[in-house]
Amino acid sequence: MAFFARPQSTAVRIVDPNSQDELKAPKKDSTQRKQCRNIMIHGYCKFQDKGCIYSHPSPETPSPGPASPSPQETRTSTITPRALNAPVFVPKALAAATPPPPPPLSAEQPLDITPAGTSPIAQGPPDFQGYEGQEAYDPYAYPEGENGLSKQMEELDPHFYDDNQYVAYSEYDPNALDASYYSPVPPVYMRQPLDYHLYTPAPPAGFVASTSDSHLIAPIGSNLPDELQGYHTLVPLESTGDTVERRKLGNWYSTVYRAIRSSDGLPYALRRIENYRLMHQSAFSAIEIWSRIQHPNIITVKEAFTTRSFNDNSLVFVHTYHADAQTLFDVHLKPKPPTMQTHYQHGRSQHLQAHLPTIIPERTIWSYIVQIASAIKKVHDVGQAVRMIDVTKILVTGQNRIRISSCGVIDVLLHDTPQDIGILQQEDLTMFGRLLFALCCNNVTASSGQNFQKSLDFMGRNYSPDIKNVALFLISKGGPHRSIDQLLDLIRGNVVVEMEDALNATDRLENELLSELENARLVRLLCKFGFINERPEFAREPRWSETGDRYIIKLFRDYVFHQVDEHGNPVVNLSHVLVCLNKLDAGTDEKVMLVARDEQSCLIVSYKEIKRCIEEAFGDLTRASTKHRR
Ligand SMILES: Nc1ncnc2c1ncn2[C@@H]1O[C@H](COP(=O)(O)OP(=O)(O)OP(=O)(O)O)[C@@H](O)[C@H]1O
Repeated sequence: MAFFARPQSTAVRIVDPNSQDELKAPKKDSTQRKQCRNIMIHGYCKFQDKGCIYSHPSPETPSPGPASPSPQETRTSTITPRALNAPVFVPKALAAATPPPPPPLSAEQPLDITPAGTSPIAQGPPDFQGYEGQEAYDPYAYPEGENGLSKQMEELDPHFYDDNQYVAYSEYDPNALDASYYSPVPPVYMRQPLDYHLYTPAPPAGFVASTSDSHLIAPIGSNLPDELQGYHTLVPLESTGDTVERRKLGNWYSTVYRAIRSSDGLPYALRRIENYRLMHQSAFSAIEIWSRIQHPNIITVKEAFTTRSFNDNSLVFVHTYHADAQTLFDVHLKPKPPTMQTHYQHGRSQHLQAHLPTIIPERTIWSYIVQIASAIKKVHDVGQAVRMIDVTKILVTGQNRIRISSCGVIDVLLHDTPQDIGILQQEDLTMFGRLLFALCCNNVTASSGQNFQKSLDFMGRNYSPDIKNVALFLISKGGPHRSIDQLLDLIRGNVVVEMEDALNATDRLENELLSELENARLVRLLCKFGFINERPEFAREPRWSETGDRYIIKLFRDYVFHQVDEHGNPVVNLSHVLVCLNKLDAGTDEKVMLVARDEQSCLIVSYKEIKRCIEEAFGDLTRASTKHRR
């Protein structure tokens, strides 16, 4: 009980009953006179003719039963075993269909019931008169009734479990809740507990990146079409307007929008090429090839179409949307606005502080090289060329995760001027080299004539010779040996490092996910507690909450959440909660002592037993929640 201490514990007599004279006294001389407790509890004693030394009334003599316990019994244990034997809740309509209570606990898993402070673990078995000769106590071994149901079950007030009582509680309407959680087939649900896959919808066939920023608000007056070939809710992903300086893609202006596809409700990136008249439908053949190229460093091409919805002849390319993506230019090269610095040294003064460009760490550069090389390899292997390797067309979609965007666009735009694919692939490598210069030197024109030597010096000072060699290899004049495979040979040591890092990252993410799975389990358990504990419709019915399984669950809830320290202050200890809930979820054999709120009694039960109680009580509720549908 590391987390539990009652402030004024005088009311609780935590003593070994063996040491209590008044408890022992009757044992010495009254065993023959005392009524056998099995009679009081179960109505009969199966050891009556097998040596039980207590008195057994003749069949005509009515048993006093548990309703009139002696004052002494009330003090030491208000939770009588019979009270614990109260049946699990079974709604009337289900009573006939519900299987009888579960089989008795095995002898190794007894449910201990002990007066407060007399843990059998610490002090050996309690000395309860009337229990001698009895087998391991079994709280679920009800005397059988005529229909195979327990006698207590037959005694239940039929109105208490009236079917109609559920109608008023619309918040428990199973139709309004997650169907996977509230399976309409209770027996299956009972035997097959919740699986995580029920909660995580399968990803769509073609991977679509995060939809987390689904709250984009379309700018008012953007004058965009409401609907466009099955896409709606267009939002520009870049600044638009007359004052914005625009760059051309080839000879055309382009704008990227985020839009929702009506058929699947997912966001996509739409690149619109303005004022482009498509001459031949065959230009779209490249899109078919590109849509089959799936690679982690290439933004997938979905489709392309022409439209007049923008009041011009526009060509639109649809790509996978990556939330919060930024171009390499925006991340590394774009001059940052100066920030206001405050100096207090000579009075209070303020001045602007320019942001100096930061040098990209060598490890990041290598990661970029390996990722881009891998993408190029994929494209070249299928006989295509990327044709656009540029700091403004490579997106950073995660930590150091880059993807080449705009694939297929140039193929369509320049469809009428066919070029040798070998030359185009060589150009890919040259563009890759220029990109490397730009990233290392923080300058998009770093590889151009007048900057070239300065850039080489800069790279020599700030990076290892290997990076410089790779950059020089890429921008060198093409020859028969200059290919993506040769580049990969050149950088294979870094490819291995990149792969190790990627695997480590995967392991880390998996670990993170595992802890999220733990959280999911705990949330599910907490929800079950919420469903079971203190249900308002049973507020005036003590049998629901004050006896049997629900009572154990309620006391366990107190044990987990409502403990107080020695000063009576609430103990808010998340670790304790997590430890308890995890043990409960695992259903361990470890036992806990649950103390009644009046502190007059306690129960010692295993987590396994508590878990079973919760599952059964929750199962009763789920069965009850679906009975009107059947
Ligand atoms: N597939 C995509 N998913 C998410 N955002 C994207 C996607 N493609 C482009 N974007 C975003 O759209 C914006 C505009 O893209 P674009 O390729 O036009 O870059 P840019 O920097 O404007 O280049 P340019 O000036 O040459 O047009 C960028 O901020 C980019 O992050």
